Amino acid sequence: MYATYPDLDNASVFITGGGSGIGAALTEGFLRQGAKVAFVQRSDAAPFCDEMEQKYGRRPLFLPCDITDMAALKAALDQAAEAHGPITVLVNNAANDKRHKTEEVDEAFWDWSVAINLKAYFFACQHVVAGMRAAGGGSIVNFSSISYMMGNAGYPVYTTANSGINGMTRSLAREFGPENIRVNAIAPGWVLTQKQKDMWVTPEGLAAHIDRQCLKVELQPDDMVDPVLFLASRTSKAMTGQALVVDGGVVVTG
Ligand SMILES: NC(=O)C1=CN([C@@H]2O[C@H](COP(=O)(O)OP(=O)(O)OC[C@H]3O[C@@H](n4cnc5c(N)ncnc54)[C@H](O)[C@@H]3O)[C@@H](O)[C@H]2O)C=CC1
Ligand SMILES: O=C(O)C(=O)C[C@H](O)C(=O)CO
Repeated sequence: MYATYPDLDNASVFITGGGSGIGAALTEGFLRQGAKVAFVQRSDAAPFCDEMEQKYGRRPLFLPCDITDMAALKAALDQAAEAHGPITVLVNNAANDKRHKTEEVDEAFWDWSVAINLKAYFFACQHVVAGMRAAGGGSIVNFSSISYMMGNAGYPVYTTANSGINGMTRSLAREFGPENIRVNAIAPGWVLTQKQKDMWVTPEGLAAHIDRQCLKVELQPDDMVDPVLFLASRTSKAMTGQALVVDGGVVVTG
């Protein structure tokens, strides 16, 4: 059963990384609302778009793009706005949580990780603001993570970026609030995408994590959809500058 957000019908929505993992669930969630969805990712998404078109009679606009290339990202945002009208919902979702140790990080790795996990977020926000202003407002949803709140080791550049996303979200909310442009973050807990299962989940690690959740369930990509739709829609019209934690109630201790 899914909620309906009437103002998302026909909305021009742009999602980074919208063809797999949580992003694919978001693309489907927005299509279900009748939105016009454009998304970027590096890998091919044609089969996913075929499936979405069959299910919803509306094909998402897939724009192949590496978001570490800011010119390409901005060009994709422009192409989406040309096809669907000014982007009024931006979801910065694409990220990479590749594991690493502090002592192994060189400047090239730092630059690559920050480019995906923070820089692309900032410049996507910057680039959509003019269109949102012209449209009378908009909503930006930035994916962060509880990883830094938990003080997780194993991916320090990623956690640094996630913490930065929340700081950036608060500052941009202040800057663009007077123009009715809302900026919120969402901080998921451990969401069992296929990639997480293939790369990082172990039975022991998952059991220990669920032990820390109040809700004893494995979070799925679909669990992120309604919180994002809520932040994107006018349902949350009095909310900005916030980080919505959707993690099954992880008990964060020092
Ligand atoms: N899955 C989880 O447990 C958690 C995820 N998150 C956040 O949720 C968001 C989505 O995560 P997942 O779905 O798990 O990730 P994922 O790795 O399954 O999917 C990420 C998407 O971003 C795209 N992408 C990655 N690098 C790109 C690049 N350079 N250029 C263009 N596209 C690129 C990928 O193609 C993919 O579509 C991320 O922001 C992540 O930090 C936060 C906490 C936990
Ligand atoms: O951002 C992430 O990726 C996560 O936060 C994943 C899980 O929360 C995790 O790594 C749990 O230990």
